Amino acid sequence: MSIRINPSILAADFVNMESALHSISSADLVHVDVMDNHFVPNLTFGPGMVGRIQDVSPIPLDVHLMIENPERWAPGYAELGAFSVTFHAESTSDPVAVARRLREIGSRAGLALKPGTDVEPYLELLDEFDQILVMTVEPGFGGQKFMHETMPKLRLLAETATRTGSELWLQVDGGITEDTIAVAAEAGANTFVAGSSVFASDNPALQIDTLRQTASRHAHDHRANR
Ligand SMILES: O=C(CO)[C@@H](O)[C@H](O)COP(=O)(O)O
Repeated sequence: MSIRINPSILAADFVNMESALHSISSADLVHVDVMDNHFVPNLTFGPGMVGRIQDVSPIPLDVHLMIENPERWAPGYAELGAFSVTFHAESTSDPVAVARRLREIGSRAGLALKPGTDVEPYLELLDEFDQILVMTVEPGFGGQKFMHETMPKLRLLAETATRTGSELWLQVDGGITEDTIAVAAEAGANTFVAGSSVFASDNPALQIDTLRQTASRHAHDHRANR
């Protein structure tokens, strides 16, 4: 089974973004949090900054849109060349249309679920997405505590993906540390977003390696197709 570690640059020094990006070049993807101060009570940056990150990053971009109206804005991030663009289920009435547009442009399409959002309505639609992001904190801020109560949702997704032979990536985001990555890997996650635990470390590359090894030890072999 492939394990992916995606550091979140929300925890990086925004003024030294290029060197922060180079410090995580051994990761799989760089997780880029776009917040609009409407969908979440915090503000980061928009397409201009993400375009510059795309220009200088040694690894591809995993864009996470915590914004309203993804119909309007999400395609632009795919057009910038993002490897994956994830938008929130709670922010649109037609997630399938947004995902189809992203795939048409050439990005992987991701659907994110807040901790309180049920996954059941989306289980029939999993083929429309390349990844599902199970938020393990309330979206908006880094440095929060991992919510263990989100694990049943992840387990249900992992069981469904295994049963249907789906190649869906299952991503978790929020409070991922050496301890919680083991819990999420055991529940079926294969893609891990980590902000503070990577960027607060003196040696981000070593921390990425430690997280990867810990997740690999706890991942389930029967999910080898993902
Ligand atoms: O999307 C978000 C927060 O909304 C995350 O990507 C955080 O940036 C994760 O940070 P840590 O919890 O790992 O510090």
